[in-house]
Amino acid sequence: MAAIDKVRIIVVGDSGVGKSSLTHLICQHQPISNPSWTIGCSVDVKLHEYKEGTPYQKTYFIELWDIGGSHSHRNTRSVFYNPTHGIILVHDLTNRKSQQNLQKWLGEILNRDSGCKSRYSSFDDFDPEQFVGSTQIPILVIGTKLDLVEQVRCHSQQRSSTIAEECGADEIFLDCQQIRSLAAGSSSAVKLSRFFDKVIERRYHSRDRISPFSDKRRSAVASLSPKFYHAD
Ligand SMILES: Nc1nc2c(ncn2[C@@H]2O[C@H](COP(=O)(O)OP(=O)(O)OP(=O)(O)O)[C@@H](O)[C@H]2O)c(=O)[nH]1
Ligand SMILES: [Mg+2]
Repeated sequence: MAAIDKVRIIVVGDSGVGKSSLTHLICQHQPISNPSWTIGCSVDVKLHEYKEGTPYQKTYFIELWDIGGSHSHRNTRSVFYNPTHGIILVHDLTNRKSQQNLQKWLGEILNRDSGCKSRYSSFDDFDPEQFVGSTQIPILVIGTKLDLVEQVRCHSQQRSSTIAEECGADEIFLDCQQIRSLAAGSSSAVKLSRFFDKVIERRYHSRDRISPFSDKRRSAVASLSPKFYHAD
């Protein structure tokens, strides 16, 4: 049997926003009751049917790399960012700061191969459009804890600019504790599936396929941390 190709998607956002809950819901199709803090990174896998229902349909592995959001790990977690074929940015709808911080997360990923010595001393003036333009990595934004927020839709429509708009990314709002949040055929499930298709498309089918590194960067990182470097 032919080996199944895979893509690696990193799931990032502040500690406590619900990344592990979301990852579990996506991969295990059920809520997790008492997630513990993620130390380092946890990897979950799901099978995805690329372009399902078309002649191009093909099965791929989606690896979701759920990165612990604790501030104290910010200098070491860049080892998990290579390679990155897609990014899920997660924020908590009850915590506006967690949405603002997504900009810092993108900045951290962009600087993934410069380790703790960031090119930017602050990511406050970091431009998400610049990130998308320079990396071409597909992004999905997910707002969690919808069950705890009233009138979130009205609220979000009032915002003139969200990180999703700046990145040209789709956005999903959901309750990670409900299976029905990602029920087959729901708009959230369709957006998620479309995002996975886009990541696979960029990685395997596009003429300007994502090269997560230039060759120079690739060898630099490999020599820095061979233990953590995953070539694929
Ligand atoms: N009510 C509600 N609670 C949620 C939701 N998503 C996550 N939670 C809760 O939020 C808390 C933190 O969730 P986690 O999934 O552990 O958060 P995390 O982003 O993985 O946190 P770190 O591993 O520390 O980075 C847990 O108590 C979850 O049960 C949601 O959609 N609604
Ligand atoms: Mg976690």
